[in-house]
Amino acid sequence: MKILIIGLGLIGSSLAQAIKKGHPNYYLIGSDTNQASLKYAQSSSLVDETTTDFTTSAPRADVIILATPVQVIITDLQILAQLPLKPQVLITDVGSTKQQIMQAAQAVQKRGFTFIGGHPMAGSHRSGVAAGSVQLLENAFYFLVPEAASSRAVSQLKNLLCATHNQWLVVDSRQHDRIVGQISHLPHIMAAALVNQAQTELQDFPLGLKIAAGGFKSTTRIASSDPQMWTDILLTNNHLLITQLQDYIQKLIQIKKALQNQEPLEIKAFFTKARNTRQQLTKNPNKDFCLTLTITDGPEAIKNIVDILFSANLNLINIHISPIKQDNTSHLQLSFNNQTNLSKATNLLKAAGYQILGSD
Ligand SMILES: NC(=O)C1=CN([C@@H]2O[C@H](COP(=O)(O)OP(=O)(O)OC[C@H]3O[C@@H](n4cnc5c(N)ncnc54)[C@H](O)[C@@H]3O)[C@@H](O)[C@H]2O)C=CC1
Ligand SMILES: O=C(O)C(=O)Cc1ccc(O)cc1
Repeated sequence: MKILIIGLGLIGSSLAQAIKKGHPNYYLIGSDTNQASLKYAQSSSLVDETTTDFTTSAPRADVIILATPVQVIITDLQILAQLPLKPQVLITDVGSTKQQIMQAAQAVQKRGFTFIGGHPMAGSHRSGVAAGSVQLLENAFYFLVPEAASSRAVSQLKNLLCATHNQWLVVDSRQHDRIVGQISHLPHIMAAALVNQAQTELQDFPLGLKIAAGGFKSTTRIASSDPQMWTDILLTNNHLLITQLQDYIQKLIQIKKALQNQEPLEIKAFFTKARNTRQQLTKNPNKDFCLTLTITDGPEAIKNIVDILFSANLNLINIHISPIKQDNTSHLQLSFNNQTNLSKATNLLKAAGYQILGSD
């Protein structure tokens, strides 16, 4: 089986690793315009072959995965529609918006080729081939927009990515764009707006944003995302986003009025409603189960913890280290896939003398 991945960045290289893990014998071809990324992919054995021109490799592929920025995916679908592809080829993508991509996919569908829209709800603010990992996509929700594709083709795609243990969500393209507009695209706009506004507001103060505590940093982490990628995403989901942005602005106006009128009940209700909703999010059985502990920086800080978990056969599904503080300590967040593993890990780490700050 030959798999062509166009775009070997964060998501493309993560998919390459997941496919290799689930199907070590599949032959992977990586296509990218960035020579350095191709060199990295080949030397790290992420793929078996690289090319800067996918048009020569696409006719040999059984599966084609489009993992470039959204506008490039749209253009490449037009190009693929002109190529002599295998009749049974399965084409899919990972773009963050789906309506315009499904529209562009009609060109390949008209030629009789199968296209399934895809979107892993996992990733990060980082970009590029070196940032990818198989863990990035593990246990994530993964949208599928099959439209005209057969259930056999859908099963083929799920099997291809079996090593990710994704939770598949089949939706139509409008549903998809409305959901991710609200929970992914709007937050990226808000994070960038907050950073820009804070930077202007505090520009007369030398330390400025550097003083910010965890709240500002975690709220704005995604403001470090790639600007070109997010320009493509916003422009291909503009209609739904404008409505969601207007609703959000209304919420801001509401809290501004409550401040102007000095209405403590209104302000408290605003925060209480949000807290209740936010707390439900971590109680979701599909979410990971996290604990946070304090570590003291040192070459063995992480290794000691991983050794404890390894000896109890406890599988970590995510790990996050906060920046090291002046006292040489930092917070480490560990995620597990169920409550039992979380409880076992909490007890083991407590017994080993670690200070557990919280677990949920
Ligand atoms: N970053 C994230 O967390 C997520 C991103 N996505 C979507 O996945 C897609 C890829 O995003 P990332 O991997 O994060 O971006 P990335 O910037 O890490 O990778 C994109 C890759 O595409 C290559 N590329 C750009 N133009 C090209 C062209 N014309 N031909 C061939 N290669 C080209 C770049 O050199 C780069 O290697 C985007 O459509 C994005 O919306 C989906 C889920 C999560
Ligand atoms: O870094 C994060 O938290 C993200 O939100 C990553 C992300 C970026 C784009 C997507 O389409 C899906 C997920």
